[in-house]
Amino acid sequence: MKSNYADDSLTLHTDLYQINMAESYWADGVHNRKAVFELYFRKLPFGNGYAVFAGLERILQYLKDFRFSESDIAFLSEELGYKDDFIAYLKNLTFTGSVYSVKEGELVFANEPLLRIEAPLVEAQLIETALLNIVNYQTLIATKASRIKQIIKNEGSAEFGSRRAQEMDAAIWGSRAAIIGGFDSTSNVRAGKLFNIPVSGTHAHAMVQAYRNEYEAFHSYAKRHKDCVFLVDTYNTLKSGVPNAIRVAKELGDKINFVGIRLDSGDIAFLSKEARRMLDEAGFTDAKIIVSNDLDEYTILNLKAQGAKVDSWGIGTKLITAYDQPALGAVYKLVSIENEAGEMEDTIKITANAEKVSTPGLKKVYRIINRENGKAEGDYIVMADENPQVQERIKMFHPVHTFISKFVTNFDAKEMHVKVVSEGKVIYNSPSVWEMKQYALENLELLWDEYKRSMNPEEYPVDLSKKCWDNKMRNIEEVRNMVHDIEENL
Ligand SMILES: Nc1ncnc2c1ncn2[C@@H]1O[C@H](COP(=O)(O)OP(=O)(O)OP(=O)(O)O)[C@@H](O)[C@H]1O
Ligand SMILES: O=P(O)(O)OC[C@H]1O[C@H](OP(=O)(O)OP(=O)(O)O)[C@H](O)[C@@H]1O
Ligand SMILES: O=C(O)c1cccnc1
Repeated sequence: MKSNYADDSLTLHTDLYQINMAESYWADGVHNRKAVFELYFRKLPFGNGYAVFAGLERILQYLKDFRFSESDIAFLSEELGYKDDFIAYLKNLTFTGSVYSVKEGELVFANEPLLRIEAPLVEAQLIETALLNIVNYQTLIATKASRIKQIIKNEGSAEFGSRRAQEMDAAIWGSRAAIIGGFDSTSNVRAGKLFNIPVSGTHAHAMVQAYRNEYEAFHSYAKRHKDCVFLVDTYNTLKSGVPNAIRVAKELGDKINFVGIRLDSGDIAFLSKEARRMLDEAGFTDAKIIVSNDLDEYTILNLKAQGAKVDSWGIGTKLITAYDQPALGAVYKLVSIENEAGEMEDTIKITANAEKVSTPGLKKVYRIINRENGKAEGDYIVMADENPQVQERIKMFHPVHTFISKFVTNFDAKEMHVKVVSEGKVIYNSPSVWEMKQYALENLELLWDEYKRSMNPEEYPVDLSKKCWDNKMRNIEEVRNMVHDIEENL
């Protein structure tokens, strides 16, 4: 196989089976039937009570650029042997559908559509893999960041993960997702350049080792950098590192801004308390203590419980790799398809597990917000022609355990999706990443604390309207009858 094809498009960033299905649809002449797909996940990651949606901006760029480049076409034809007639069709294919999506920074939950794609079947099918790839990673990291930030609270937070990320794309899109999830800054300079997000950093042990003398290394750093954070644990934190940092800070006085010190090994609780005492005694009560070293939300919580004196946290590996749960598991399901007569018909995917049965039909999602206390009562999935806002009172019930129910009155129903692509044209301007972060923070205010705690949070309701639930049951019944008929004929 040749391997000198230009890497000049993302259109082949798909699974082979999507192209094979596309070929069958095209050969049978059903490729342009209208199809509706929904993208959603079935289980929240990390045992968290909510997720933070991220990935839309890259999806929009991908859809805008969606076409088979000359090298894509050459590869499909020369190496994979697709026939000329299908190849000729692919040459002119672009994305002409419409997309509805929640905004980046939106809080989202299991079993509700994050994106809805309304497009010719072939187009909606070909984009599945890329959309899932983007949303699954970015949403996972934004959620992990938000979860860690819930523990960090108002102390500083910096993303340090680039060296440990699963390759370069993950590093930069992960940095961006970390900011959306609530982090203050990233150490990745390219992410800063591409996404206009704050970059920050200290220095490494290598600098102290290179000078072979801690005092000289700190002094040298201070000569060229106004803001100084000295890494104090290369030799001996309390006997050498902290005293040398204090010495340089005293000597250079107003010539530098002595921001503080960083601890990167040893017993962080003990060392931070001792370092705090030493800095305070030397008069540097404003100097900050920054810590790093394989941190995650559990270690941070534990360090706080031990009374660690930390002002700012640098977090790499366990954030950028979503260490304790490396995949989100969002899926992309066909919910409605045009039939031969040109009418839309709902479709369903059945499994033995009730929670995994897809919900058919063109639907909308509303967040039901209690007007009295400003808190979210839950999310409410309705058929496209329903509008809960015109109802005085809605009954919200669990879609599987239907006896769990409540009536809600005096509410605002916020529609969760925005139309972002209209007949192939991107019509949505993404806000800045910083605005996405603010949006996520504001939305967290809508949630009761019970949904936000890191351990065993309450399950946030994601319910179906009666009409939506009835439609699902009707579809299940239809499939049952169909399977029964097939069995009878065997
Ligand atoms: N007081 C503490 N309580 C709980 N966990 C801590 C405490 N201090 C440090 N840790 C965490 O313990 C883990 C292991 O630290 P460890 O002692 O192996 O690192 P180290 O050997 O000091 O440093 P390194 O191996 O990076 O040079 C790290 O995740 C660190 O964040
Ligand atoms: O620990 P993380 O959360 O991944 O944060 C990033 C780590 O990267 C640097 O370490 P370095 O690459 O020098 O390795 P080491 O500290 O493990 O020796 C830094 O000192 C942090 O410890
Ligand atoms: O700036 C830092 O201190 C930093 C950056 C990346 C990884 N570890 C630390």
